[in-house]
Amino acid sequence: MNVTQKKILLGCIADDFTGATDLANNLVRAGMRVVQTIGVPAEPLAADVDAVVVALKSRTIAAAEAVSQSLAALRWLQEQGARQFYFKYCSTFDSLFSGEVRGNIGPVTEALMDALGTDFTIATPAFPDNKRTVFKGYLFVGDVLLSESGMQNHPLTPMTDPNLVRVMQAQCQRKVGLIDHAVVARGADAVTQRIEGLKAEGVSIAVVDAVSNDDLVRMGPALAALPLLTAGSGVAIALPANFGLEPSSQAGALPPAKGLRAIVSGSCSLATNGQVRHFIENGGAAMALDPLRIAAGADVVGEVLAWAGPLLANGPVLVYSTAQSDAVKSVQSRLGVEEAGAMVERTVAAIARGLVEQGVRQLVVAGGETSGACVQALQIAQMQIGSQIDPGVPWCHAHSPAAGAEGLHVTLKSGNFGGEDFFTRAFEVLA
Ligand SMILES: Nc1ncnc2c1ncn2[C@@H]1O[C@H](COP(=O)(O)OP(=O)(O)O)[C@@H](O)[C@H]1O
Ligand SMILES: O=C(O)[C@@H](O)C(=O)COP(=O)(O)O
Repeated sequence: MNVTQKKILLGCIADDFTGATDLANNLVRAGMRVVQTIGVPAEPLAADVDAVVVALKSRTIAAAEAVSQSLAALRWLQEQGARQFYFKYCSTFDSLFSGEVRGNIGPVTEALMDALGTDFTIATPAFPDNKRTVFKGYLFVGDVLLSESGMQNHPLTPMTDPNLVRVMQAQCQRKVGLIDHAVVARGADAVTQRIEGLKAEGVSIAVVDAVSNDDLVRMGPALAALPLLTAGSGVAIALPANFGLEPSSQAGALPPAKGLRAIVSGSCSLATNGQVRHFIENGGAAMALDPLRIAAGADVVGEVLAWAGPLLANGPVLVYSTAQSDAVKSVQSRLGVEEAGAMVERTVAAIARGLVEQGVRQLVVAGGETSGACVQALQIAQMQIGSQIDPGVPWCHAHSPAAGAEGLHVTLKSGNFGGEDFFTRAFEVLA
């Protein structure tokens, strides 16, 4: 049989699963038909789409492994005919960084540059819709610097330096520079000229300022010629236009939602703490997980599923390990940072799977690493992107052996994203 290979325009590699849906969401809203795969697919692409986002869980693994997974994703995307590539990382530039550990954003960027034979790329996590802005190379979250935003207390990737040129340079062999706001404000030609100037100075990677969507759209045409872009999801709003595509309301239709509803949360961000509090204060059924009991060998998964079973018919239940930073630090000092993280992720993922086996078909997962663990436990291979709940967070539809033939609706909420009432409003958006 002569099967015509479908070619994609944009090939994306995301370093975590919430980040992948965030990027897919922005591309869909800007007019691309997008599919998100979980890991690198074994087969060629079957769907006729404009972009594929390959979701990896590579943000906090060893750099050499993150590079190897990212290169495998690149090769697969090249085989699908992608004309341009996009490495998506967090809008808060999350990277493991301490002592010998240099963080994965730099090594992955440089490995992708080598593989693509390109001598220049950008780095900008700016995502103004979610109040992440970059000015003079400094990353702001809302009104404060990254290092004062709560991210300095992240359980796995504490971010204590808001200067992205410095953070990126510490992770890279190549020289890192800046395209500052004064240049971006003058438009795409000025950005292109500045890129040439930086190249002449031996700079290969430039952090780019952006404080508004207008900045991102303005710089868009200057990015068309770069084989590789590295960014948060914000830059994506300007890319479909480079391929002649316009925003469309077609993208985003999912099958009708049915079945029971649940929320699992392993994120310890300020935003998620607020969302958990709001859900409980408004009478939601919620159960907290105690990491020390899990470590002591208690059957926490069994207890939670027994508790949730009779409640699910009355509305969404919430299961959370979400805790304030002092509680997280105390657990980490007893169990170790990575060990505590991995153990809690495994437990939340087993609970998510158990809930789906109990009939949950609308599942909210809060936390990037947590989402990775849940999606893997549910053996989800691919996700279809639907409508947006809050900036950066769409509903998706996916197939999982645990959900039977009809599949399930799932949303992967980045720890930092979403309004206070996210856990209730998410289900209203789907209704
Ligand atoms: N109570 C807790 N104590 C220690 N670690 C925790 C606790 N709750 C969650 N974690 C771990 O913290 C990490 C949170 O990361 P993640 O899921 O990516 O959330 P976010 O999206 O907020 O970054 C995960 O590894 C999770 O297992
Ligand atoms: O860019 C972002 O902020 C998100 O898309 C993202 O990557 C989220 O990561 P987590 O905060 O770990 O969920």
